[in-house]
Amino acid sequence: MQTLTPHVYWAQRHGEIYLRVELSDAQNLTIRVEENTLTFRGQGHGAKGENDYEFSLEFLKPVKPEVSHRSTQRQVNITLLAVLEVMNPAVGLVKTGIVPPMIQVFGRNFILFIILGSLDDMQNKPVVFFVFYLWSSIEIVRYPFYMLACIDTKWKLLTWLRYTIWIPLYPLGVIAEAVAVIQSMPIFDETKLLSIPLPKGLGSRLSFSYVLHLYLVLMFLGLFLNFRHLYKQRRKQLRTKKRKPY
Ligand SMILES: CCCCCCCCCCCCC/C=C/C(=O)SCCNC(=O)CCNC(=O)[C@H](O)C(C)(C)COP(=O)(O)OP(=O)(O)OC[C@H]1O[C@@H](n2cnc3c(N)ncnc32)[C@H](O)[C@@H]1OP(=O)(O)O
Repeated sequence: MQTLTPHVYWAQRHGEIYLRVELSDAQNLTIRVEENTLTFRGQGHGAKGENDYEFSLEFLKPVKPEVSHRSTQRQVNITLLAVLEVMNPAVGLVKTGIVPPMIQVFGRNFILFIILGSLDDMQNKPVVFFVFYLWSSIEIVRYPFYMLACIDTKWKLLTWLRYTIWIPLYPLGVIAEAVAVIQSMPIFDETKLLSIPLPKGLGSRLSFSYVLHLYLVLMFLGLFLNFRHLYKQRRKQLRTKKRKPY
């Protein structure tokens, strides 16, 4: 196994230094502090997948070598909570359809858990950055818009942005997701991960990449349905009221 450096986050209080080492399922940890140097060694899942990771840090002055460390479990991504976006219209909490949020939540979780979550080799591909960047960009506008809606307030610029920036972002998001799906196909073929057992006479297993071909078609159908929905919402929300003629 290669030895790599993990991402390390620093925080400091009057008498303590906190380091967060981004390594999940960490094992065989060795953490030493000698004079003004801290060394860390361990195995786990970091930015470059499952590997040995190590680093050393030199402090400006000697520190008291009282190390306490805590390992936390792998974080369940907050994206799962977006299921609430389907529940809200289902129980009548918000006035909108169930299908558009369902398409969005299903689409994002499919990419997150099936394509990126199950294939370590996908996680350091540049396309992952674009997928997350595009998903997050719209939410920077959407959630403040909803928060204001909860207190019956509308800011013109925010409303305009909420109902306009999806026009470039949504197709770009779906293209980025499609690239991720296409890039994952040879990996699924090679690893046979999630392959489907076939009845005797039809071969042994069907590669999951065939499911992904079908998913690509569904993605563009999903894009069309949500694009149409957002277009209608845009017309409704940005409609300028015509003045009555005298
Ligand atoms: C047959 C199809 C099979 C499909 C198979 C799956 C394939 C999947 C493919 C799809 C892949 C897409 C994956 C996603 C990609 C991306 O996200 S790319 C990045 C860019 N994305 C976007 O721009 C889209 C962002 N998302 C949305 O806009 C929504 O999620 C939406 C569901 C598409 C539309 O939202 P909706 O709620 O229906 O409309 P709004 O106009 O926003 O809201 C309506 C009213 O409801 C109020 N409201 C909604 N939510 C809340 C809330 N949480 N809190 C308070 N209020 C809320 C909102 O204020 C509106 O109220 P009114 O103003 O009174 O009308």
